[in-house]
Amino acid sequence: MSEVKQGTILIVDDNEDLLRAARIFLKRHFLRVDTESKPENIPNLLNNEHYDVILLDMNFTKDVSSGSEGFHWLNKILEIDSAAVVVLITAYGDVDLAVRAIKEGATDFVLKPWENEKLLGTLYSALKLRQSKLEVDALKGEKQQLYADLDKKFSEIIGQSPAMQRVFETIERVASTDANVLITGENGTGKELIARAIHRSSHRSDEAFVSVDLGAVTDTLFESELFGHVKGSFTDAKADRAGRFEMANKGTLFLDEIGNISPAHQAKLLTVLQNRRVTRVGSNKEVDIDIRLISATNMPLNEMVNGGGFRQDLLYRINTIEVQLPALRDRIEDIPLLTDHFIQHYTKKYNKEVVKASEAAISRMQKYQWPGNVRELQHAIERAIIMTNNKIIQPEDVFSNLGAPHSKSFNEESLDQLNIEEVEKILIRKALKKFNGNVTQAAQELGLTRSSLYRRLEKYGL
Ligand SMILES: Nc1ncnc2c1ncn2[C@@H]1O[C@H](COP(=O)(O)OP(=O)(O)OP(=O)(O)O)[C@@H](O)[C@H]1O
Repeated sequence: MSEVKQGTILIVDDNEDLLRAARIFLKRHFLRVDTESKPENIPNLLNNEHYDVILLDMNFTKDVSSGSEGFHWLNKILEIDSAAVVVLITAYGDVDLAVRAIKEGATDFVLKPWENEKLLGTLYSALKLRQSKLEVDALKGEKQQLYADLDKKFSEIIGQSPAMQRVFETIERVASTDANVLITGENGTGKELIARAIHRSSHRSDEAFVSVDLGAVTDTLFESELFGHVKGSFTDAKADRAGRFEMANKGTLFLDEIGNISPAHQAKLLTVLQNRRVTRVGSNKEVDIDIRLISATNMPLNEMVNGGGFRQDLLYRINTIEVQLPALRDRIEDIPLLTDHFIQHYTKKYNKEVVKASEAAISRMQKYQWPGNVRELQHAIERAIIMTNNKIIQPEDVFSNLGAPHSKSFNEESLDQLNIEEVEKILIRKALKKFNGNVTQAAQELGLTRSSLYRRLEKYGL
C-alpha cells in the first residue's frame, strides 16, 4: 500500500554516513529530505526553503560533547522561524542535555543509533505538530485581519469640539490601564466606537473585543449567553457553549445597554465581576476569566440607583472611569466635519460625485435636534447621497425624510413645550406610520437599533 508522502525534512549532522542512510530511509516516507553536514549553512537553507521538521545533531566538532553547538543552532533556527519544529539527535547518555533543549524550544529528541521505525514515529508526530502550529498561525493571522477589518469600518472618531477633546484625553489616559470604564450618552453618540478605540489602544488589542447588547438578550437566555452552558442543561442546549465572558478572555468585554438588566441579573453579574470566575449553566466547574470590562448605557444609572432600579455596588464596580459622550446637538461645531467624513465614505461606496454639503444644509443641520445623534446624521447623509443629483448637498436632500423641527406638525416654538421623551414618542409614531408598523425600517429611519426601538415602544406603551 502506498502512503501519500508529505512533509519536508532537513537533517543536519556532520556524519556523512548517517546522513546518507537517513536520507535513503526517510525519502520513502516524506515528500523531500535534504541533508546538510555544515551547520553554518542552516540560516541560508531556512531562508530559501520551507522545512517542516529539522533533525539536528547536538555536537559537530570532533571530541566535543557539551551540546553547546546544538543549543546555539537550535536558538538560531527558532530565531529565523519561531514555529520551527526541531528534533535533536543525541548520543546515549545525553538525555539531560536533550531535556534542557526541549525546555529551550526543541520539540523532541532521538537517541543515536536509532531504530528506523522509532525515528519515523518521532518525525510523524513532529510533522503533525508543525502542521498544527502553522494552522494556529494562520488562524491568528485571520483573526487579526478580521479585527482590523471590523475596526476599519468607521474606526475614525471625528470631533474637534472641546467636549470631544475631553473625551479623547480621558480615553488616552485610561486605555493602557485595566480600569473598568462606563460610557454614557444618548443613542448613536458613538459609545461602541469609543469602546473599540479603548480596546485598540490597550495592551489587549491583539485579543478579542466581544460585544453584547444586553438590551437584546432575553431574560431566559441571559445566563447562558453571558456565562455559557453545558450540553443538556436546558432544552435548546444541544452542545457545550462558551459564554461571552469566556470568549472575551484576555481581551475586552463590552456590555452595551447595561442599564437594562433585571435586579436578579445585576446580582449575578456583580458576583462574576467580583470573583472573576464564571460557571457555565448546568456545570459546577468554575472557569477563571481575565477581561477588561467596558459598559455603556443611555440611562441615568445614578438616578436609577436612587430609585432602586440599579444596584449601587454594581455601579461602583463598572464605573471606575466614566466617559460621558455629548449629544450631537451639544457639539454642533463638529457637524461640518462629521458631514464631510460621511460624504467621503458614501460617495466612495455608491460611486457618486457629491463633493460637499452647502452652507445652507450645514446651517440647517446645526439647528436640528438629532435625537438619534451621529447615527442619525450618518443615515441622513447616506440617504442624501443615494437620492441626490446635486454635486453639492442641499438642505432638502438631507431633510426630506427627517421629522422635527422643520416638519409642519411641530415647529421650534411647539418644541419648547415638549420634553425629550415626548419628542421621541412623536418621532417613533411618525416612523412607524411611515413604514406601516415595520419596526426594522422604523428603527433604521430613527437611527436606533431594533432592540432600542422595542424598548422605547414598551416604555411609552406604544
Ligand atoms: N465621533 C464619531 N465620528 C465618526 N463616526 C461616529 C462618531 N460617533 C458615532 N459615529 C458613528 O455613528 C454610528 C453609531 O455609533 P455607535 O454604535 O458607536 O453609537 P452608540 O452610542 O453605541 O449607539 P447605541 O446607544 O444605539 O448602541 C456608528 O456608525 C459610528 O461609527
